[in-house]
Amino acid sequence: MMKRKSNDEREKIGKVNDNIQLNGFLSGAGGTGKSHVIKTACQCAQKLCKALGVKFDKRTIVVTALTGAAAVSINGETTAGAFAFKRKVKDELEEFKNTYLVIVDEVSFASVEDMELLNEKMKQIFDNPWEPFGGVPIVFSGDFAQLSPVGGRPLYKSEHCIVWKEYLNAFMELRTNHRFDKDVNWGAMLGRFCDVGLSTNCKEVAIINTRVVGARSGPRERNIPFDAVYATKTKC
Ligand SMILES: Nc1ncnc2c1ncn2[C@@H]1O[C@H](COP(=O)(O)OP(=O)(O)OP(=O)(O)O)[C@@H](O)[C@H]1O
Repeated sequence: MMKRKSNDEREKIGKVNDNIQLNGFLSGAGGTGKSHVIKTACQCAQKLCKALGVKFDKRTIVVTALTGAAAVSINGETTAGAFAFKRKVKDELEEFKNTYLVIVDEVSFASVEDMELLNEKMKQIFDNPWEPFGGVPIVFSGDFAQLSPVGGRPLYKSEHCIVWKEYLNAFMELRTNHRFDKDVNWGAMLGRFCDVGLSTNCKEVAIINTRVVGARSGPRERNIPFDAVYATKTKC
């Protein structure tokens, strides 16, 4: 059986905590910097490894996301691809023997079934069926106010998903929205949607409607910056 935590490199870095395996959830509304934190944490870890003379590669911290687009934005890979969701675990033991941390971004896309499969696959890959996620620290990131899984039960709707309800032991929430640093009012307005939801007669919807490009009272397409994000009545 492969021994995972006994080599010199692991001793040098140490674990997050000697007794408790981190199973964390990093949350925050869109734009609060979840992806930024993931990328920055990986860069810091890479620098630390370099300073310690420890090898750092894409298996030292396994950076994944539930969707391909989200994975690209954090320089990672899909969770399904990294952890063999669609194939038998075979040669992965060696590949993952120096993994210290797993990151799973856009967790709102995960169904209960995805989460259970991830737990099972990680137990196989890390050769440890006794501990959650094969005994490897894991951080999920995402925002349940964003998109839900396609065709599966969202995690927050399931009372019985032990993997999600009982294994997590750390919660981190980012609260400052950086995406709208240059348009604070717009950012605050989107934040309110999250808190109170949308109704067609609320003043925020009226404000958005004044910005529909091409509508009678809205701005003309030629008058907006070429790289602006805008609402339009029809598909472009
Ligand atoms: N601490 C920070 N200081 C300055 N800018 C930041 C900070 N955190 C994030 N940003 C910037 O804010 C923008 C949004 O960040 P990011 O994409 O990481 O948010 P997110 O929470 O992952 O959003 P989403 O849920 O939509 O994926 C990016 O342009 C990022 O560079």
